[in-house]
Amino acid sequence: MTDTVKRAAELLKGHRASIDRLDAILVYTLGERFKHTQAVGKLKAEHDLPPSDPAREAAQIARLEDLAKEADLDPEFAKKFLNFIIAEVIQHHKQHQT
Ligand SMILES: C=C(O[C@@H]1C=C(C(=O)O)C=C[C@H]1O)C(=O)O
Repeated sequence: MTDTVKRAAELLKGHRASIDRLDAILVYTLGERFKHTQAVGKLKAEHDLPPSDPAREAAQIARLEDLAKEADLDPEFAKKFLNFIIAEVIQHHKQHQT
């Protein structure tokens, strides 16, 4: 193995270690988010509120797009990602209501 290849292998290992730590943060963050959304789902079911709140979602999407731009993240990707999570949350909320 040449020095250049060894150096590249070291850099790759370092990046992958960071990626693994960041993936753990994402999983724990999502776990915490779903705990709160489950509590919201129970509250909504108890008080006959609809599972989805389009006005709240629109405000969250607008905020996330601004945050994504600040963070050098593709705002379209951020929007798709949040919509994906919200769709799952709404399914959970519907289950609370049945
Ligand atoms: C969690 C809520 O319920 C739904 C899910 C949302 C979310 O996951 O952020 C946002 C709005 C609602 O459509 C809420 O109303 O706050």
